[in-house]
Amino acid sequence: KKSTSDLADKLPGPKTYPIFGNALMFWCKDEDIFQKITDCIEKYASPMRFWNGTKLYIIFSKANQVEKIFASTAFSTKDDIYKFIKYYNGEGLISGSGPKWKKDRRLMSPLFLKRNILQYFPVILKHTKILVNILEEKINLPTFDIEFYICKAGTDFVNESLLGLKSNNQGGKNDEFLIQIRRAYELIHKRIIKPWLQIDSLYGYSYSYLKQKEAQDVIHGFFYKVLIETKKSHRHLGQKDISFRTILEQLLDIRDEIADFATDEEIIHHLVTLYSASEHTVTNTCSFTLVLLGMYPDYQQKVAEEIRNVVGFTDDIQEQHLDKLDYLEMVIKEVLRLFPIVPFIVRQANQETELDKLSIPNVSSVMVSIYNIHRDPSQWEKPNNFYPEHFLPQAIKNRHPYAYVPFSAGLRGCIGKPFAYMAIKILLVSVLQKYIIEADGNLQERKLTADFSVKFKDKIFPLRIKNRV
Ligand code: HEM
Repeated sequence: KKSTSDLADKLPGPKTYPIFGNALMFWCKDEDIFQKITDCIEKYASPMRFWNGTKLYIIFSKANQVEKIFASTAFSTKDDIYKFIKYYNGEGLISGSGPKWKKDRRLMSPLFLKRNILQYFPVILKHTKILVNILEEKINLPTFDIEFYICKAGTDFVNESLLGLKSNNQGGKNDEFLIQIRRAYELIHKRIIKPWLQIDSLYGYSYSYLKQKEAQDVIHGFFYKVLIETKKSHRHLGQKDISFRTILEQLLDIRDEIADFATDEEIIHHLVTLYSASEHTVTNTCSFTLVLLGMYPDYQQKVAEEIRNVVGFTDDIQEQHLDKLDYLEMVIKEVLRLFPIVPFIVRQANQETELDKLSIPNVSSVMVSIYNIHRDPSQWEKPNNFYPEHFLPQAIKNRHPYAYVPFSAGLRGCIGKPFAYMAIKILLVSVLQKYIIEADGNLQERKLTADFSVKFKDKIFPLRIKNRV
């Protein structure tokens, strides 16, 4: 399309080759791709252009340029690239767009308000306490990968809050489902970054395609079974006084009221979406936070002092403590600044639109690099350091409102933020009440990668624990 390439010609970017565009940059080990992209974005002025094969991305990495992308309906359509997520998530809230997304988002948002998700507090606490007990066997031993343990606790509390399922992954019953959901993330990521895997007619003959089918069958089969069981026991409207209602039961409640809300298949797509959006995000954030607190004991000491004052070291954390853990919240925010679980988001312009004095043609792909915005030296005092003081009230006031967007923002912003903060705080407080964390090295030594979400390059979160009290 002429207007698209005219626009590209006006923008800075790396040298372009026929057919491949700039995608030859990805001709390297998969784990190096993330670093290459983020370095490239840092090198060129924002907005820049990037041709992934014949597909053009206009990439923004400055806070003052992105407001319209978050706030305007012209950019509320997810890019085509999300179609690889749709094999699993269908038209669920993350990958869906258009009138169905709009309606579903309106109907489902109340489910994730703080007053509704507080009912899951005891469920999260229960599984976190199991985690804390299991970790006892690691006291004073060499380093181990904390993510392995947190992931099991996370999947158990997500299964119970979302589905009412008592999965007991922490008890060792690690099932095929967990393996397949991880595989699904990897397969989606591979297709997104490799243009040659995006050609359906070729992909259909590949080994990855077989693996994708297998993952799809296991994942959908898992949720289908739970849905059938829940439908049998689902108590219909008029029983709103029931004190505990899973998200799935509440989705069925919506369907009781609004018949065309979702078919069984669409409910399954919502569940896959909510499951993957909540489980690995909370697990990653908690794992990063514990490793960083292990690397930087002075900050850990401050967090521990706050926990001692607000909750104490022996009593369980309670609902009323959640809003009083100011310093812990600064630490979590700083972790999500350095390691935004979702480093890039991509939208498709659904009409020709003016953006930062550029005329963006209809159907262009516009990408926001949350990762680069979060490390912009003009906005952050110590962009590449772990420095929770970035979130002191005075520092926040001096920054652009879009300098910090780990949950995206605006129309397509995350609806799970209150659930995420609640779960992360319960887990971190419970672990830190009982254990002192130690981790080797420093932030600069640990390179990053992204496979669907940001990770340390070696994909492990090693630390040691000692008794705190
Ligand atoms: C630290 C934790 C989390 C982070 C950093 C995070 C981040 C994000 C980001 C960046 C997006 C936008 C994605 C995009 O535009 O492609 C998003 C969307 C979304 N998140 Fe989260 N999220 C977190 C936890 C959760 C949880 C716990 C839930 C559910 C309980 C959740 C549910 C969703 C949903 C449904 C959307 C799609 C919203 C829409 O487009 O209408 N997230 N999240």
